Parts: sequence; structure tokens; C-alpha cells
Amino acid sequence: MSLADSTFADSLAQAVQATRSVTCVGLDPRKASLPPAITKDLVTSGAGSADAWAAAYTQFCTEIIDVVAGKVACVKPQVAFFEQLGPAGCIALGEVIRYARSKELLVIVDAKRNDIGSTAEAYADAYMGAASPWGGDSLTVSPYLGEDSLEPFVKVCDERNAGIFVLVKTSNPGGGFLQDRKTGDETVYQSVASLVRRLNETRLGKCGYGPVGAVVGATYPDQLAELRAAMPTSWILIPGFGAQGGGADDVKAGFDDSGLGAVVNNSRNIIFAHQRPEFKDRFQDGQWQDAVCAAVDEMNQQLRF
Ligand SMILES: O=c1ccn([C@@H]2O[C@H](COP(=O)(O)O)[C@@H](O)[C@H]2O)c(=O)[nH]1
Repeated sequence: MSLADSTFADSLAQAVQATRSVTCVGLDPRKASLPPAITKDLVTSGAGSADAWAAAYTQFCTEIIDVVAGKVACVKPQVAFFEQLGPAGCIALGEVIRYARSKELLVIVDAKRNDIGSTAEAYADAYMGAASPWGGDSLTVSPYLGEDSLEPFVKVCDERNAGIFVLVKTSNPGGGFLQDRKTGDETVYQSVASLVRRLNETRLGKCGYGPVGAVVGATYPDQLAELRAAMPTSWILIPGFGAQGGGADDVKAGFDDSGLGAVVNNSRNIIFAHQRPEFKDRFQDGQWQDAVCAAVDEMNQQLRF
């Protein structure tokens, strides 16, 4: 069945069940961390131009996709690293998104977009749905501009079987400055969670979840448990596992009794596994893909509760 035949929430449930994995592999290519096997070609061709780096990013990400396809439910390209290279990077981003989808991986585009409603419509069109060069299956969005700014994204979710993940409680240490602030009886993140719940609950798929999901950091396990209960029908994207300090115990509360309801992102500790001390000894420079494979297997194992 093609992914577009079912809702995003149902496709994600199917992908988690088929792969027996709640791991989301973050595609965050960084020049300084690419494996030497990839940058060597770049250096010997005398390049260093944005075009050459973009080609390296495409090669790196597509090789990762080859390793993880069938092992994980989804990937999350971080657009910042592609945008950093300018137009060539933006073309590479489109290639990576298309390649991941062709391998039946669901794509969460991490762009954290939003604006006033009429502009939000353009963002939704750009990042959600296969017709756009950057069209993924879902998009991270900011709630800062309020409900009317989220509505265009929800409309596109309905029209194209796409999904969104609204920033509710982010993984960074400074997120609480606004998110933990009280507005009347509740915090800002609790207000955003109520909005997510309301937008989502009339749109549930067969799996019991809807297209309007939430981002909640692994670095805040207590709030994750609270927010799981506050948004019982929303998929939760949990970043902050691995390099930011979150571990298996911290994300446990994100899941329902069937092991659904959340996917856990890990970018650096998977895609640059060749640099981790425990893998450095096991894998040679040219075996960076094997290190990625080992890191994914390890994370999948850790998250089989
Ligand atoms: O609250 C958030 C929202 C998004 N992110 C993004 O996830 C990855 C995390 O990368 P790691 O290497 O696994 O730390 C990255 O793309 C962030 O921009 C987040 O970390 N926290």
C-alpha cells in the first residue's frame, strides 16, 4: 500500500509495527563530522564549493537511508544543515527527502516553520505533500503565532494525509523561559498541549491517533509523562535522546500500552557513530555505514520496552 493511501498517523503506526522500531534517524549532516571516506573525494577533487558539499551531504544521507531502511519507521532531515549550503543544499535536501520516501521511510521535515495564516499556507505547501521539491510526510511547526497560524497546516494534513509536530516542550535547556511560564492556571506548554489536543481529536485515524502531533524533549521526562496524558491521541516526536543526554528510561512515558504514540529521534549519535569511542575501535574509517547500522540496532534494542 502506498503511504498516501492512509493517514499519516496510521502510516506511522504501520511503520512502527512493521519495523518494530520507534527510532527516528535524524539526518543532520555537518561538514566537520562527515566520515573521511566521503570528504576524501571532496578534497581530492579540489572542491570545497557549496556544490561539492551538497553532493557529499546527498551521498552521506542516501547511504544512511540505505542502511536504516527497513530498520526504522522514519527519518528527520534537519533543514538548517542543508540551508547552510545555500541553493545547492536546498536541492540536496529535496533529493534526500525523495530518496527516503522511495525507500518507504516516513519523512519528518524538521524546519520548525510558521507565520501568519496566509504565509503559513505557503510553508505548508512547500514542506507537506509529495508535489513540492521538499514535500515530506510531516513537518515540525512552531505554535508561537497561535491557532490561526496552525490551521493552514492542519488543512493540508487533511487534504494530503500529512502530519505536523507542534513544538510543545522542546529539549533545549532554555526552552522553559517561555514554555514553563504561567498563563493563569497553566503553563504555556500546557496551553499549547490543549490546543494540539483540540485540533487533533476530531481527526483520528484507525490507530486512534491523529495528524496533529507534538514535540516533547527526552530531556524533560516528567513533562513527557504529563504531556502523554494531556494529548492522548497525538503522536509525540521526542528529540534529545543520545547526544543531549536523554536515555531509554527518560522516553518510556511517551508510549502507550501497545508501544505506539511516540518516535524517538537520534541524530548525531547515529549518523556520526563512527566517531563514538565504543564504535571507533570496532569499525575502520571505511566502515562508517556499519557503525550507523550498529548504532541503530543498539537504539532499537534499548527502546523495545
Ligand atoms: O526540541 C527540539 C526540537 C528539535 N530538535 C532537533 O532534533 C535534532 C537532535 O539532534 P541530536 O544530534 O540527536 O541531538 C536536531 O536536528 C535538533 O534541531 C531538538 O534537538 N530539540
